[in-house]
Amino acid sequence: LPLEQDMDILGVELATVQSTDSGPEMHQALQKMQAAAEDAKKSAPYTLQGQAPDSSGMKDYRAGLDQLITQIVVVDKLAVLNKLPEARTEAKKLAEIRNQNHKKFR
Ligand code: HEM
Repeated sequence: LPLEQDMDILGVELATVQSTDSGPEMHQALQKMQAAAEDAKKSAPYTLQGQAPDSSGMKDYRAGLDQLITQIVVVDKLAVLNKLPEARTEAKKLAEIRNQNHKKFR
């Protein structure tokens, strides 16, 4: 998918993760987030257009998405255990990772 569509999915599903009272629903939203973040690694942001795929900028961009995926897995482990308060606390870091990377690449 185009990067904007992957980002839109991340936004919609993060809203579900933050608001749901259902462990299975949170898990499903996190799975969609993980797939969108993986797919986003195939794209290049406009701010890095023209840079080679192995440039330091592109490596940093993919590292940001890998950091997001690592945290998605952390939250998901709590969601499948139905530990929703703990999952919500860890989910705050997803928004922090978003903000840090938007400053760099958006
Ligand atoms: C939960 C995490 C994130 C959410 C909810 C999120 C959400 C969004 C949204 C809603 C947009 C606007 C899309 C549009 O124009 O329709 C956007 C744009 C963008 N995001 Fe994210 N984002 C997240 C994480 C990240 C990460 C980790 C990176 C980079 C490592 C990133 C890089 C970008 C870039 C580069 C754009 C501009 C689109 C472009 O250049 O083509 N985002 N994001």
